[in-house]
Amino acid sequence: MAAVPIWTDLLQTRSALCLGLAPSPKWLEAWRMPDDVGGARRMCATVLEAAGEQVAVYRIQAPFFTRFGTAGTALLRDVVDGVHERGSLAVLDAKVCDADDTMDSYADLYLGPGSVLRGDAVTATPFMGFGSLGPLLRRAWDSGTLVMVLVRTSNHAAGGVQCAMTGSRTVAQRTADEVREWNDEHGVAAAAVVGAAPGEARDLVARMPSAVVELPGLGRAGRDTRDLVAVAAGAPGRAVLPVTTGVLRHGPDVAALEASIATWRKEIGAGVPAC
Ligand SMILES: O=c1ccn([C@@H]2O[C@H](COP(=O)(O)O)[C@@H](O)[C@H]2O)c(=O)[nH]1
Repeated sequence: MAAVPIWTDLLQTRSALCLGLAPSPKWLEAWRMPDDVGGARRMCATVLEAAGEQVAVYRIQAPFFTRFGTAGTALLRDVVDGVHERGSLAVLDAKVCDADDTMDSYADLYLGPGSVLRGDAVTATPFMGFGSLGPLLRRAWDSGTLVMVLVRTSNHAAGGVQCAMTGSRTVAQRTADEVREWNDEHGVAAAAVVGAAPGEARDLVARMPSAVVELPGLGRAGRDTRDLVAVAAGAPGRAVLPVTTGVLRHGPDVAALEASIATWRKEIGAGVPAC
């Protein structure tokens, strides 16, 4: 079973770089823009202008938009449209978690051309059990979109849960195996977030041979770009490398942002070739 072609095509032609759109209070203040919908709109327009058609995927931090209520939700939809106008894909980072028909409602909001926000992927946490993701995964399959399952996350508190043993596997390994099983049995709709040290990340990525894998950490203190690129090389044509801080700190100057995006693309190697 191969990774989803539209993702592979874009990741190969534009590079694995995934740009974070995060109009948080912190970033709006740093950019000297008001912490309101107008400021968030200007910040996103500036990033999209700088990126042009260089970027394959955007990771859009949904809560930084929805915190503004209905106007923020409308802005989020406009930003997804702007991403699509540049031929790019939009991951809505909302980290949803629930079961049964509540998951269908998340799909109505986030996933695919018929949804409110028209995302190409949504992040989801499997904490209610992998099976609880079933309705969302089925809707992703039906709409040609992806559910990015949090297999392993990079935040400090994560290890206590995700590295706990369940039989002979860690919870993260078991979740990775469940991602593979779902894709093998139903078709590729499960993707994964893998925020781990290189050795663990390599193992988890290898357990999910058909999944698009988001590998966070680029541009963070203490993370070596070469390590991330090496892990991405184990997932040719399906690795996504998000960067937020590493680009936004150059804003709001468009030329500086553009230069930063170009530098990151060069550093990660423009596109990891598929088999
Ligand atoms: O394992 C994960 C998964 C997602 N995140 C998110 O990333 C941003 C920070 O992005 P940078 O590119 O590192 O600046 C953070 O707000 C999370 O929402 C993560 O940190 N770890």
